[in-house]
Amino acid sequence: MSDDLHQTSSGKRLDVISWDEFFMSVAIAAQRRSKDPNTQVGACIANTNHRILSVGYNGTPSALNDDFFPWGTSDDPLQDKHNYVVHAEANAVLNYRGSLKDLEGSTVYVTLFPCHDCAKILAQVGVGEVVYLDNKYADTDDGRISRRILDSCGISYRQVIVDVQIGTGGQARQ
Ligand SMILES: O=c1[nH]c(=O)n([C@H]2C[C@H](O)[C@@H](COP(=O)(O)O)O2)cc1CO
Ligand SMILES: [Zn+2]
Repeated sequence: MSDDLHQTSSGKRLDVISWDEFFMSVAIAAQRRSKDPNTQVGACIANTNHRILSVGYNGTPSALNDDFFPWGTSDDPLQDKHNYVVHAEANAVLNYRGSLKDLEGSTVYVTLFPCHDCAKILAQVGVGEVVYLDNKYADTDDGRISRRILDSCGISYRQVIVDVQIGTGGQARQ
């Protein structure tokens, strides 16, 4: 290896981003597609061969016109966004077009720690690991239930810190 920390003696570049940074960058890019004004979440599912299987973000079902559904919260369930949004992790699973068996043992990179509903979905498709950025709901009942589900199902989880700059955003309308 050369003295240069950035490449080997053969000229191969060494200062590439890690797999964690790569897959989480994809999740962060997906997150930026979310129309949710309060919390945007992105998810990227990768297998043990470092192949991306699927990507998702939190949004309404495709056939549901997101211009006409509420993006705020409300005491009226009909006016509360939570009742219309599909979560990022669920979308990543649902967007996969191959056999769900392929998701067994995969790693889900997600920008927010999964809620307990997503934890159940990830457990049921056999995900092996969750890698997350933020965990702002860790101290809620939902956070505790979610950890209990993941722990009970033998799904490991770890936090990563990733510093990436992706595009400028703000132009997309659909
Ligand atoms: O695991 C998750 N995945 C996910 O996509 N979400 C989405 C659902 C909502 O659109 C948003 C949460 O909104 P809020 O933080 O305002 O309650 O994040 C939320 C969680 C965790 O709560
Ligand atoms: Zn969820």
